[in-house]
Amino acid sequence: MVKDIALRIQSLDWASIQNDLDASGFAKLPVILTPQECEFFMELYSGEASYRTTINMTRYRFGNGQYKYFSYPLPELIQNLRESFYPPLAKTANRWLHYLKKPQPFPETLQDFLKICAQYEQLRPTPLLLKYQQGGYNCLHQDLYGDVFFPFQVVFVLNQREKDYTGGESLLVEQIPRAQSRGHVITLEQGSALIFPTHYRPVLGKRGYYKNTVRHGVSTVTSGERYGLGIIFHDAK
Ligand SMILES: O=C(O)CCC(=O)C(=O)O
Ligand SMILES: [Fe+2]
Repeated sequence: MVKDIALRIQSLDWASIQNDLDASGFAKLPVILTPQECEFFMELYSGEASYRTTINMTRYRFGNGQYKYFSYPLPELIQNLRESFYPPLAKTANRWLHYLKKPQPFPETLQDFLKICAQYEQLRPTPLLLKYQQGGYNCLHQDLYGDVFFPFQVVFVLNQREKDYTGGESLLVEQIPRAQSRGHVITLEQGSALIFPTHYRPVLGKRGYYKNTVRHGVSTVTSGERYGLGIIFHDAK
């Protein structure tokens, strides 16, 4: 069952995803995880999986909610998701570097990328589970944990909007240089995911590409509880 995750990721319409990423910086994906797999993760949240840190978001003024970073070894399903999403996104990442005339392409595999993270003392795993209750929200932010970062991350929503919770939309705000900021509101069904930029996205202007800084967050959960699974590719210092 877990093994076919690689196949599920490979069989996504990557041509269209690559287009979306270039055109908008983000891509909304169809349902990838089954309701059973989503249940499994939600049970893992309060169960005895091994976490390295639990963050109370209010305490750090990150918002209102809680999240937990897994320890290594990651649950097999998450390890598989992280390994399977990395190669097609490394292609996008390298294309973006090319647009911005930057050297040092990302390696083809997650394993090799994590070796680079390790050289920069970024060794702590970053995949996480998030839980927001009624009134919960996640302030606009970026997840950069050291000098090395992968330019994309993936977030799954694990339960069903309008049934299990209301509100709690995914938010992206891009800061356009010397102009006003633009917001995107994205709703995700149970088991579906969003690919979005960790730091910035390249945009083609009159004199070549420039960068829009992108921050992400979650709007207020107006009722119920919302669970998410975040796949971040770089490890943390
Ligand atoms: O709960 C969410 O959808 C936001 C998750 C998030 O901030 C992340 O995965 O980095
Ligand atoms: Fe985040």
